[in-house]
Amino acid sequence: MSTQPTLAFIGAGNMARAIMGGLINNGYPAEKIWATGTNPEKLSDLQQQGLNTTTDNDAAVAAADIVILAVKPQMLKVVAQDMAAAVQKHQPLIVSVAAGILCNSLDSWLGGQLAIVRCMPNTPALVKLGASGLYANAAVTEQQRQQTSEIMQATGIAVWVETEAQLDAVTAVSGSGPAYYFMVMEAMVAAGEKLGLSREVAQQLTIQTAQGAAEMARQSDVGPAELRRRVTSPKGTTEQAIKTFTEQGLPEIIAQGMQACSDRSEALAKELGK
Ligand SMILES: NC(=O)C1=CN([C@@H]2O[C@H](COP(=O)(O)OP(=O)(O)OC[C@H]3O[C@@H](n4cnc5c(N)ncnc54)[C@H](O)[C@@H]3O)[C@@H](O)[C@H]2O)C=CC1
Ligand SMILES: O=C(O)[C@@H]1CCC=N1
Repeated sequence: MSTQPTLAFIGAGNMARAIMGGLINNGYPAEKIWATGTNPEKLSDLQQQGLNTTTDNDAAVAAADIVILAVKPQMLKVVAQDMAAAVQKHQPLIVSVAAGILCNSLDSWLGGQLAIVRCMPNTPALVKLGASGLYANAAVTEQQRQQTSEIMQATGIAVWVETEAQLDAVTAVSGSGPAYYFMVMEAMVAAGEKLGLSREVAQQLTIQTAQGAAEMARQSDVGPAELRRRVTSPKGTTEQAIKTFTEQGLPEIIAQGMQACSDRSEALAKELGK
């Protein structure tokens, strides 16, 4: 990374910890990271790793070039309004990972006229396999875009979207996406057990198969549909599984789930954005 700005994570929960862990694993200096929370005991492991920790969000804002808002969307208004004076004084770049909450709402809660990037990351950031969608408001400079890209790319891939509404779709694909794959894994392990394997063996095989399929899809010059075809021998075993999945409407079920996810992202903005 060309420059290493000081980062302040407001809220050190699951998502912030995945990003911080990914950054640290990638060599980001721990002393350039601040993490805040309401309970000092829950921050002690981070402090032991050399990060700066505090329960005072304003103190973290004062130290930071980039403030990453990582509290629940339902908490964001109160947390933002509480730190507005410190943000206006120090003018850091604001990066929000909160689902749904629009730049305009956040800007007004934080006192206005701020450079804000909305980021929709995902938890595989922890193992450098994260996928983040990014959207910048008009006040964000080219240099700030570059800085944000570099930070999120240290945890995986990062892509910019052109409209804020597209972040609802990013949430449906990659933000929430790990949960879909975990659910498929859960179901495969359970079905493997039912078919006579031990839980341990079913889990080992399921996880390795998920990783193998993902890695093949990544390295291949053909798409997932062709890769699937190559596993599916005519009159063979896979064909029967695929036929059953198709007859039972698996593609439609996935599309419906993702539509519901995107709708919820849009609804959060209306519910919590005022
Ligand atoms: N978990 C995920 O996979 C993803 C989460 N997100 C977004 O990340 C944000 C955080 O989600 P999670 O990490 O899952 O939630 P979480 O509940 O694990 O983390 C939120 C943290 O904020 C802390 N907090 C609450 N009030 C605070 C305050 N006043 N000052 C400082 N910290 C405070 C809580 O103690 C908690 O540790 C949400 O807005 C969510 O939409 C985005 C993408 C993926
Ligand atoms: O479930 C949620 O609301 C968050 C946002 C994307 C993934 N987790």
